[in-house]
Amino acid sequence: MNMLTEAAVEKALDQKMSNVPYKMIGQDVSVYYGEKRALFDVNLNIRENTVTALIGPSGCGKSTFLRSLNRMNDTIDGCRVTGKITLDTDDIYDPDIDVVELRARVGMVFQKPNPFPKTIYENVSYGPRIHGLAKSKADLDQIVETSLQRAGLWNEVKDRVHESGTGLFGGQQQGLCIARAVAVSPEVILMDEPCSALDPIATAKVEELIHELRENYTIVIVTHSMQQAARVSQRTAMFHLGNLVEENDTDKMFTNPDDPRTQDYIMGRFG
Ligand SMILES: Nc1ncnc2c1ncn2[C@@H]1O[C@H](COP(=O)(O)OP(=O)(O)OP(=O)(O)O)[C@@H](O)[C@H]1O
Repeated sequence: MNMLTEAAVEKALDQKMSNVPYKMIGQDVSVYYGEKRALFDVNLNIRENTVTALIGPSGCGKSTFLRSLNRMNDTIDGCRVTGKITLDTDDIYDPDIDVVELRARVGMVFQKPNPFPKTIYENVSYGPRIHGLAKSKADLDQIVETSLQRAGLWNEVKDRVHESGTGLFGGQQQGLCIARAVAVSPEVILMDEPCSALDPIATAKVEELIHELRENYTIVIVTHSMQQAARVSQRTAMFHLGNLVEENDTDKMFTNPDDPRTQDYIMGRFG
């Protein structure tokens, strides 16, 4: 009998990466902060139900690219984006796009856990309420429970959902922020160094969660840690000085990259 081990199945899935459809397409994306140009004609596509890691030395434009995927750069004075980014078939910079709705479809989890100073329940239910996703209190309760389950937090907090979200530990607070992002049924979740404020145990938990979330969501994560990129992602994109250097299967990126700058960065020669 031909028994495939879990590792072999993962490998086979990875080898099929090139067949995975694109959820988002970034074409000639450039970003300027006033006179300063932070990204140079980046062509990077994001594959569906895949974790894509953005790596590269400090200031290379990882967060800038991430923020351009749900127009968070719009909130920065003097910031300008050129090029084209699509989500499925929608041009997200089309003036007719509803940005609030876009940010529900493309949610975001930040570096520092930032729960509202409200209860756990209110943190998770706020988004579904303003987006009209629940018809009744029972619906809302269900969304809160499912979101906390998906964020791996339900068992820990089910008896205290009406207590303050800011009273949770750091790792649990980040779990709450992930539950909050999940609650509005996003298609894509952007994570900007989601573990940098967490201890190693909480980091391991969030990484495990990212692995599970991939089943239902497309994930893009900025990370300073190459080990983390290697652990959680199937695709990796390497930036340097505002340019996309290389995008590849994570396995290949960390063993046999195409660009010498990727090799140098991975070997710790700069950054
Ligand atoms: N709000 C801003 N105003 C002006 N310049 C900015 C702003 N945000 C970023 N930049 C500049 O744009 C460039 C890219 O920054 P960005 O934060 O995207 O890089 P990064 O790779 O995410 O860096 P890090 O790993 O340090 O977070 C840098 O030169 C940075 O100084």
